[in-house]
Amino acid sequence: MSILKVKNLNIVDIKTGRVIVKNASFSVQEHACLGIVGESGSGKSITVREILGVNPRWIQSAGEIIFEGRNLLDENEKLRKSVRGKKISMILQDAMTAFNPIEKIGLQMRQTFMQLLKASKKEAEQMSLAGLKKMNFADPRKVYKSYPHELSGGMLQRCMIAIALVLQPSIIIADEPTTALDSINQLEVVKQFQYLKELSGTTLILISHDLGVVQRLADNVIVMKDGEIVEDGAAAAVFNEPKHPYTQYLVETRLQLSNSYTNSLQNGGEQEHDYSRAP
Ligand SMILES: Nc1ncnc2c1ncn2[C@@H]1O[C@H](COP(=O)(O)OP(=O)(O)OP(=O)(O)O)[C@@H](O)[C@H]1O
Repeated sequence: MSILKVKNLNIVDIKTGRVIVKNASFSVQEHACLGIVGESGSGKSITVREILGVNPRWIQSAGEIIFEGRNLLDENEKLRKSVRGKKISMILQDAMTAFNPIEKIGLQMRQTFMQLLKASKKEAEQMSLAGLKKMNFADPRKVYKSYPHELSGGMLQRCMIAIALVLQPSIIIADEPTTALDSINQLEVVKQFQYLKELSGTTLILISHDLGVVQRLADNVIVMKDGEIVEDGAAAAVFNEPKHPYTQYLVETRLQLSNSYTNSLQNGGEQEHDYSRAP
């Protein structure tokens, strides 16, 4: 069953008149992961930002984004704000900028749960610690009491996934969640996403230039090029029998590269990962 439907979405920069996304249509299946791949600048991020309603004012769109029976594009900011975070959450590429550098992680997690879930301070603390524990931190309380700069990029990314795990939104959008990480942390974050999918049956929209990551997580895939969806289908079909020449090119060049790299890491590097690095 589809949980979100995008129909004939056109996104225009009204300052320049440029059409950035052209007639994009796709649907997101409940409890599944939709991977969005494509070259840089093809319109992946701007599309998911339009779903959340966080593009700047000069970015205008036409078409439909149907969620819970409503076309979000017709709704006012109040309604869209009530969807953001609680029903559709976004995990960003750079976890460091997502957290306030001068506040401890625990305080920021707590505030999120107090605001979005109307939890008490005590409840919010328990939720935070439970979320961190599920993200495989050796010492969740120590992470809770840390400032962002005291944690690695991978750990911060796992804190963001922990927040999503607690909020249990209907959809989590992850925009290049592994790009800023080193390879060991990338593998760890992918594993946490797998866990999130299996544990809570979350619906995931995953943007990644790393086809290996998409292959591991996605059930369905759309391929974007120059603002258009050039291919759309089950992940196995898209990766094994790519139809569009651009997808064939992506699979030939990027997937093999990504997989041989990941395999070499899994065979050699994974045991080097030391959880005692958790503060
Ligand atoms: N706020 C904005 N104002 C004007 N143009 C924008 C804005 N954000 C993105 N664009 C333009 O829209 C196009 C698509 O950008 P988008 O960020 O969606 O690409 P992408 O496919 O996510 O690429 P990447 O993999 O590099 O993140 C680009 O040409 C970009 O310059």
